[in-house]
Amino acid sequence: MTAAFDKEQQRIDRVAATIATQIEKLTEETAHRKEDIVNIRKQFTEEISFNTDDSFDDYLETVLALRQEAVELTVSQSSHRIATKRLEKLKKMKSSPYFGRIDITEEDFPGTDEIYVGTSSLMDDSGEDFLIYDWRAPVASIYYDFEPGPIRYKTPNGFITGTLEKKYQYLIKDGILQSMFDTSLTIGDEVLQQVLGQGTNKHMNSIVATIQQEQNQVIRHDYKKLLVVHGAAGSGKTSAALQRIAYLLYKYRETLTADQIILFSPNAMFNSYVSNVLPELGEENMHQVTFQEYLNERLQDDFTVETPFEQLEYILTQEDSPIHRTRVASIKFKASSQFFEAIETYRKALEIEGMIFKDLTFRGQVLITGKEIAERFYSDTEASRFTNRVELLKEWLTNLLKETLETEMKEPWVHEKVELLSENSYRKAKEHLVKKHGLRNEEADEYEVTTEELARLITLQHLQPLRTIVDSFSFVDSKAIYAQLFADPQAITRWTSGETPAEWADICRETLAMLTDNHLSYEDATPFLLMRALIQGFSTNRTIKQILIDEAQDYSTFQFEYLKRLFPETSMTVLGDFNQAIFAHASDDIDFHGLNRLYGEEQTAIVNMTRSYRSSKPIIDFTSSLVPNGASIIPFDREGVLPTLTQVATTEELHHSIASKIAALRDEGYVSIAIICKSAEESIAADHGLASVENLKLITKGSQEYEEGAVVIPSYLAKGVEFEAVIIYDASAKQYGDERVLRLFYTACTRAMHELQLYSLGPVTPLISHALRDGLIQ
Ligand SMILES: Nc1ncnc2c1ncn2[C@@H]1O[C@H](COP(=O)(O)OP(=O)(O)OP(=O)(O)O)[C@@H](O)[C@H]1O
Repeated sequence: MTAAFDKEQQRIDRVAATIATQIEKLTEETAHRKEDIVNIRKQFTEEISFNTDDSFDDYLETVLALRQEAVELTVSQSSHRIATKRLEKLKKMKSSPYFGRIDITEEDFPGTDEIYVGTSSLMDDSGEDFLIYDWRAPVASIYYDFEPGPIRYKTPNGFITGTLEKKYQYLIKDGILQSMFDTSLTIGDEVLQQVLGQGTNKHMNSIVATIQQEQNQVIRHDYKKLLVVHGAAGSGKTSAALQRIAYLLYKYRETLTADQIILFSPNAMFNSYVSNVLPELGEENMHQVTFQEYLNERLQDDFTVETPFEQLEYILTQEDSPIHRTRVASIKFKASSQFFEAIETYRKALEIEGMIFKDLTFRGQVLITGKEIAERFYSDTEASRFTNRVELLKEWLTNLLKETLETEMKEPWVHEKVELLSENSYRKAKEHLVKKHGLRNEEADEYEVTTEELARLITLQHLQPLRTIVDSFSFVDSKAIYAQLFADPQAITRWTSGETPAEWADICRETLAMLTDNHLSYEDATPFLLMRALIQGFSTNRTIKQILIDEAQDYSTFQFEYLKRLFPETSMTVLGDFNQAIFAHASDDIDFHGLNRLYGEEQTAIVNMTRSYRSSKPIIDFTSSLVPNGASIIPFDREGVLPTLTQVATTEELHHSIASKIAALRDEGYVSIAIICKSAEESIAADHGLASVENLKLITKGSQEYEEGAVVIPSYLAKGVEFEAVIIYDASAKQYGDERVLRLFYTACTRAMHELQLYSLGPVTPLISHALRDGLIQ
């Protein structure tokens, strides 16, 4: 062992001792805090029950004391929370307190500072010096951004310049220094090699010790409304997104909390896959939702909404036919900016004519017809802006309901109900009125409910459903207004000058049929919502401050536009890879430049991540050969075996070969193995055929947990996740016949970390012909 190594171990021991002391102190402190909280709570309940019958002065005293205690309780609870959080962080740091060190000299300051970088800061016992700097501290950015030489970094007080003299990486386990590298060139390829060469466990890990420069740009970016990250498969987009959340939570710790951040993710299983990263970094998890969940929340009362996976499954499994082609054309057109503009123009046209309203009926009688509402709406088109007019209409209808209340409550049906009122209902009505009038004690006891009051209450109760309809704008017949877009195939020319698909008439017919059955295809869901919001106004969410959209290539223009309007105060981070755009609405674009329009170029930053880390070099060489722009993907130089191709003649042979392969991979020590199929339909067949394989799990669109071990999974559900070994169940020309499924095939192959095995039942897909020619697969 060298002297330097020894010295470092001694420092680790000293740091470990400091951590141990602080843990001891905090454990005591949290126990006291907890005791305080229990005591205050106890006192609270005792005082409430003890003093309420006393004199007014006593009463006032009690109220003041309670208020004081409530404040104390909040303070104690918050200190307890902070102390507990810090304690958890310290416990995590114990085994591996830091991972890096930079020796820097600052301009105009003598001497060199040794800055140790870890997942969280640590002060020495005097509380004056940092033993460890949090990786998110401004000075720690040097560790990720610079090689030895001149440096410049940003602090809240401006830029600091100086020199990075040395940079070290440490691998510390259970308080023992395993290895130490002087990384004068790039950030520790050695450490990264080790990390990437390992297996994967049930969850994604944080990459804090080995963040790469281009990833650091994404993590610390902080000045535009929209950050767009286009990165190759395995370039660390999801990892960077999660580290970014941790960074923002640190930088804005006074004003930003985890529940003000939403991560839009591709599916429920992915949520479970990434759920450990932030807690591992000592932060709470943000909200995680899929776009589908968002749609459902808003549409499920009116429609059954198709999921994106049902849409994809249909596209992937149906034979080529005119209906199939119409559907594809419909999906593409309804996701286009042309259709978006058509809807905006259509909404404008509704200012003059075309609004459809529902009849409002009360007790089987039409109170006002939709036609009459429309007449009212169009009676004064000059009055104000469109959404204000809808708002005014709502007020007008609310007044109409008030008038109805006054007349209806005098009707015989109401009086009949008053007379037949049960004792229980009378008691409830009285309780309600007593509360409403603010009566207490004797006054409350003596209160006599009048017949008129009862009649009013009963009528109000019957009018409640109508009031809900008016309050929620449900008197606007959004479904009929949306259907009107498709009622006459010729009409579209009024709203768009661009060309419509050749299949437009068929698209109109199919859409109307779906709407009549109260079904909403996935491609119609966001256009419908956007149209409805353009009419009724957006119910915006102002509490969310950051949204991050992973797998963003799968979102349409509509969806981005909709999210932007839904979260007007929010900054957006969008991460994606066009080579993995698997949905039928995906455009042929290969970058996100179209997104510049969302907030304007001024407010948009675009970062490209071209280095790929997930797979070994031979796998990346193979997968990059599949896509047109693959040459720009730079593999991390990690050795591995060539992908293999096995061609078989029968299904039995296919299952037999795959079963033996799984056994061999398990023998080699691989735990996470995926048999990736093109569709859910194919996955079911594969699962059936591989029934002899022990502990093989089938993943379906409902799967919530990222499963450990061997799984059979449809390609589109494998999005965003990774496996030590991947078996492509059937890479035949029959399944992956042409370019239309190239992105799906690419997504499936790029899930592999160490081994990629392709099987083909019959002739092999033409998509790998270049790779075969160039010897990138054997
Ligand atoms: N700097 C890094 N240090 C260590 N591991 C890294 C680093 N960057 C990426 N990785 C690893 O590479 C793998 C791929 O990362 P991630 O899933 O974030 O990539 P991605 O760009 O979101 O991939 P995809 O688009 O293919 O789903 C993960 O195992 C991640 O831990």
